[in-house]
Amino acid sequence: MIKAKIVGAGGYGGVGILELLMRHPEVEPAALVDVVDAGRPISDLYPHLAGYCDLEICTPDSDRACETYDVVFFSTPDGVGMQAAAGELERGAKVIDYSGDFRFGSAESYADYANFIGREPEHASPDLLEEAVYGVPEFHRDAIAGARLVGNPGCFAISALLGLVPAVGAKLAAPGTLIADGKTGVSGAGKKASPVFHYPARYEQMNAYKLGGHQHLVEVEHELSARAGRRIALTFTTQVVPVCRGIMTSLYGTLEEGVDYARALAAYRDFYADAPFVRVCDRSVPAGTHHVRGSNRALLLIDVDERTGRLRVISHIDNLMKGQAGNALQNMNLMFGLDETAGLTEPGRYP
Ligand SMILES: NC(=O)C1=CN([C@@H]2O[C@H](COP(=O)(O)OP(=O)(O)OC[C@H]3O[C@@H](n4cnc5c(N)ncnc54)[C@H](OP(=O)(O)O)[C@@H]3O)[C@@H](O)[C@H]2O)C=CC1
Ligand SMILES: CC(=O)N[C@@H](CCC(=O)OP(=O)(O)O)C(=O)O
Repeated sequence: MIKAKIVGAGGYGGVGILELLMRHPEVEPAALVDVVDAGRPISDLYPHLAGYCDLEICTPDSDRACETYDVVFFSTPDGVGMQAAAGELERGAKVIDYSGDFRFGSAESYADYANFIGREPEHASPDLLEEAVYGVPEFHRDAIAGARLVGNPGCFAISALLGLVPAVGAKLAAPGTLIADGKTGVSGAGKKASPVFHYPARYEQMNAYKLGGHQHLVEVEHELSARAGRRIALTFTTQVVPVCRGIMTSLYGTLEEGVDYARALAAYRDFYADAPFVRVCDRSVPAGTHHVRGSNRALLLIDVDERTGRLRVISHIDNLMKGQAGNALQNMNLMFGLDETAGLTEPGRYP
């Protein structure tokens, strides 16, 4: 059995990967690490786990946390994984970090990201940046399979990239015209309440935020530019809406000469022919975020607005699954040579 440690186990991404690993045929969730809730069974925090998993949470420096594990998930804020990943790798573990710490493959591009979001531009483990692989399996499957260290993507970022990369790669839309309009559920902010993320503030409220620059914009532009071999910039609007789980990102770009609906749809189907978690739908499918809730699937609705000559792609994911823990497990499966879909085959819950 693969022994797994989850750091940040008491948060949404931590409990998300725990729920998935409990159903995984080849993995044992062996250590749960967190700060404030150390000493309590995980089922105290999340009573739906009582009787299924009552493991006690331990502190990061406890004996249990310092044992050797085969895989370590860092479901922690920026800055935690970059301090601790080297030690885990030295002990022989493979590491998957959910934060922005390892999404950029060089000290220079990390510094661009850090400057953009107002963080210290120096990375705590710059030597690891070159070997870290950006964890979008649909684009980097082989590199992930050979990696010791993966930077799991941001939730908005993966939802936008799954829709935009084929548009640019197959020359469907002009790169200088791209727009991403993303709406997220409230769980995207994690478990901590704050004045703008408690019930009265969120009830029947929709608002745009971080218009000055969302952290995932850097990630999206970085990946698109690397693939195109030239700088690609886009307009990116992030909004939060009163649902719990889900991201819906509407993507637009001006059609390249000669591209019509049939060609666009065929190009997406072709691009994702071997991607088990991306479902390409024609524009008549009545898709929404309910159809991906609790599943690792991304559902892409492909459309062309013939009147204005624009490509329109609507990307739906569950922010806590394909946007976070589900995608992390997909990466883990690849890193250990397992079936990419192991532990991820459930269709989710409807409605
Ligand atoms: N929520 C989402 O939709 C997505 C989140 N992410 C990223 O995933 C990561 C986790 O997010 P999320 O689950 O939402 O956040 P949460 O706030 O729900 O959970 C984060 C957890 O990390 C713990 N933690 C903080 N610092 C440390 C530390 N030094 N050592 C051990 N544990 C620590 C916190 O513990 P304590 O309570 O004790 O402080 C908390 O339990 C973040 O990097 C986030 O940006 C990525 C994609 C989507
Ligand atoms: C609703 C909400 O606040 N969502 C978060 C989700 C992004 C996230 O978790 O980002 P990193 O993984 O890059 O830290 C946000 O927009 O910042």
